[in-house]
Amino acid sequence: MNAVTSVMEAEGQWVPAMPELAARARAAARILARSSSDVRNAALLHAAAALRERQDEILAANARDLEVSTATAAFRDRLTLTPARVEAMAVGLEDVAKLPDPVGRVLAEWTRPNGLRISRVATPVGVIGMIYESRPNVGADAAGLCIKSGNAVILRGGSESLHSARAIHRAMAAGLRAAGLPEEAVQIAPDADRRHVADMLGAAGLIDLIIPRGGKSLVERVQREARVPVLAHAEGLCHTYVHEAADPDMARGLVVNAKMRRTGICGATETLLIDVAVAPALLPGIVADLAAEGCAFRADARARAILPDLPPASEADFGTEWLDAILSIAVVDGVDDALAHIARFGSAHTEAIVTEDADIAARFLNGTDSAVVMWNASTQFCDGGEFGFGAEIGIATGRFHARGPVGLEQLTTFRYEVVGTGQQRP
Ligand SMILES: NC(=O)C1=CN([C@@H]2O[C@H](COP(=O)(O)OP(=O)(O)OC[C@H]3O[C@@H](n4cnc5c(N)ncnc54)[C@H](OP(=O)(O)O)[C@@H]3O)[C@@H](O)[C@H]2O)C=CC1
Ligand SMILES: N[C@@H](CCC(=O)OP(=O)(O)O)C(=O)O
Repeated sequence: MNAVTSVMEAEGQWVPAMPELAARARAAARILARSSSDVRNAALLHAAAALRERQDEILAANARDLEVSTATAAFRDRLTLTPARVEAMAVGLEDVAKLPDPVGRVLAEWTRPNGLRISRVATPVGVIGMIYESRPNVGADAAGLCIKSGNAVILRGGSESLHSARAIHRAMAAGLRAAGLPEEAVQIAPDADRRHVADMLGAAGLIDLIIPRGGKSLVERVQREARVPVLAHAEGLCHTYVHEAADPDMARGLVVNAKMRRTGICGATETLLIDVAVAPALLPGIVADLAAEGCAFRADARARAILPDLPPASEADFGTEWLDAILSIAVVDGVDDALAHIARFGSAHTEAIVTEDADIAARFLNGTDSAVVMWNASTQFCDGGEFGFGAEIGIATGRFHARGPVGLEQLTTFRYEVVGTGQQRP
């Protein structure tokens, strides 16, 4: 048990075990799945109001987390809540409420020669187990998306955000209650003990889908232990490739934005690939712009031949997700070389090409096996909100059943509805 594990007991609250918690979530999920769109939207609007009403409580809880947090400045930034960030969470819930109901959508329908009418209809997944980092707003976003899509959710945020996560959870539960829905539809792991992660991974039959959102250690454990289907949201080792036919000004602007807009998010570019034909002309300007914003570099030999002051990159650097103001740089021999580098070092998250050549762009888009590929756009656009999803659970980096930003539609599965007129199979 770590220092925060016993907080809930210390606060005099009973700590249910994960199987019991999941069983309650399952019962709540059944009610949620049958509830109307209006009722689920009402829960979101009530939860938004509760977040605003409880702003002081949430900020005080966050201050407790920050008091004991020993993490880096970037980590603390993600952990920190402000009045503006609480307001953004509330607005996020209201935005999700405005979106069309993903449940009950007819995804396809057809009639068989024997007259059977078959339709594929979107349904909630059931109970979702969400393991995420110490970024408290993720709890509100994930809970909001799950409520709207008719799913119950068990939240397990990072240990350093425990108090914040609980305060946000209380607001979400208040929203559900006010709408007449069971508050057990949104649950939170009882404490920060990692045994609850193990319990969630083994909860076959109780939890329908695990969404791990985090780094290598989490993903490795999930891959080892999960007995429940997984929708992995793993690291983002994203690349921006400047092709020889890139517009120079666009390339400069995009690389700086892709690296520096927010260095700590998974959609930030970690490696710049630049064509040998334009590197001597473009690299000095790009590096100067980035350095002016405080970026450091790890460059391969060919980049250092152009800019000898750049620190050398090791092989391991190209496999490192910096999540910081550091950029790896490699000079490449055209699009196929860039694709080979990405295939070797990438994490199947997001890659971008900057070029005015449509054929090369098509070759890059088709040749990259990542969840999101972009042409003349910043990798920082890999985000549910930016995709028009209202909010996001995160960026799915696996192959099934969703890839890229995960919003409402990706939180549904489907069933087939078959309507006959008494047909019997011969
Ligand atoms: N694809 C996406 O949507 C996103 C990906 N990320 C990625 O996440 C990483 C950064 O996040 P970071 O804060 O480091 O997240 P971590 O991976 O350290 O933590 C995320 C969650 O996983 C838990 N966890 C981590 N390791 C284990 C383990 N071995 N067993 C059980 N639980 C574990 C943490 O709990 P505890 O607090 O106990 O450590 C926390 O709840 C980056 O790689 C980033 O790209 C981040 C956001 C979105
Ligand atoms: N997709 C989101 C960020 C996702 C992400 O990486 O989150 P985090 O690592 O918690 O900052 C965005 O673009 O703002």
